[in-house]
Amino acid sequence: MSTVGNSTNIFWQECPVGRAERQKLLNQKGCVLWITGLSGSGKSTLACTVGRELHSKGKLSYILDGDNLRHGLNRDLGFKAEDRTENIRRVGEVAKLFADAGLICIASLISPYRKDRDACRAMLPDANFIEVFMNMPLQLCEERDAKGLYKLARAGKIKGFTGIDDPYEPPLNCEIEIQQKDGVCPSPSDMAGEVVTYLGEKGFLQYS
Ligand SMILES: Nc1ncnc2c1ncn2[C@@H]1O[C@H](COP(=O)(O)OS(=O)(=O)O)[C@@H](OP(=O)(O)O)[C@H]1O
Ligand SMILES: Nc1ncnc2c1ncn2[C@@H]1O[C@H](COP(=O)(O)OP(=O)(O)O)[C@@H](O)[C@H]1O
Repeated sequence: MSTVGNSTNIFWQECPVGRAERQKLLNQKGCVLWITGLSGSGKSTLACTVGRELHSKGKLSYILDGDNLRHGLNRDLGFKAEDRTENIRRVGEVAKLFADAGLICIASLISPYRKDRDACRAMLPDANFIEVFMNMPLQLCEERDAKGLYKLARAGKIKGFTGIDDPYEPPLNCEIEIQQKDGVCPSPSDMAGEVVTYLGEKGFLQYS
């Protein structure tokens, strides 16, 4: 049973070095890039390509990948609705810490429910939460089936698989939408370029 919000007699401890000083040190601004989309839509590919490009520009980022976090922090959670909600809540809280540390935190999770993503957005000052929607057709994701999970889901061997027998709620107001052009998916480098350009234009890649 959840004990979230049950602590009493707790106080906020101020720390001597603040967010602004960390950001100045890093010459960047902390934020959360939240990449959402179906399994196989390219979330991890985009996260890794953006991470590499930022690194080559001397900018510090860190990837929170849903699959990876389920090996540790979220190993007690499955895929029923309340588990997914708790998964997203925890990752939102961790992402907020990374942003406060001054990093560009790249969270890559299916995060299928709009209210859960919006709850993460509400944890951060609005402009510091950048929602990136991998708007790829289910058919493409299923054709890719990099992990063979769609095949298992279609065969009824995985129950509650997003897009097959579990819902995905697309964002209504995301900052960036990646989609096919003339039926062709942009290359990883083009997708990442769009995201990094956005970060640059919004001033996240410098401090002042
Ligand atoms: N039932 C079901 N539905 C969706 N996905 C499933 C499921 N079971 C296992 N997987 C694998 O788990 C990865 C998604 O984990 P997430 O933490 O991103 O999911 S969620 O945000 O809590 O919905 C997802 O990874 P990606 O393919 O990278 O999206 C799958 O590999
Ligand atoms: N822009 C792209 N162009 C071509 N193939 C891609 C692209 N993005 C991802 N892929 C391929 O699609 C598959 C699924 O990508 P992945 O990043 O693992 O998706 P997700 O993290 O959303 O499950 C992988 O085999 C990957 O190489």
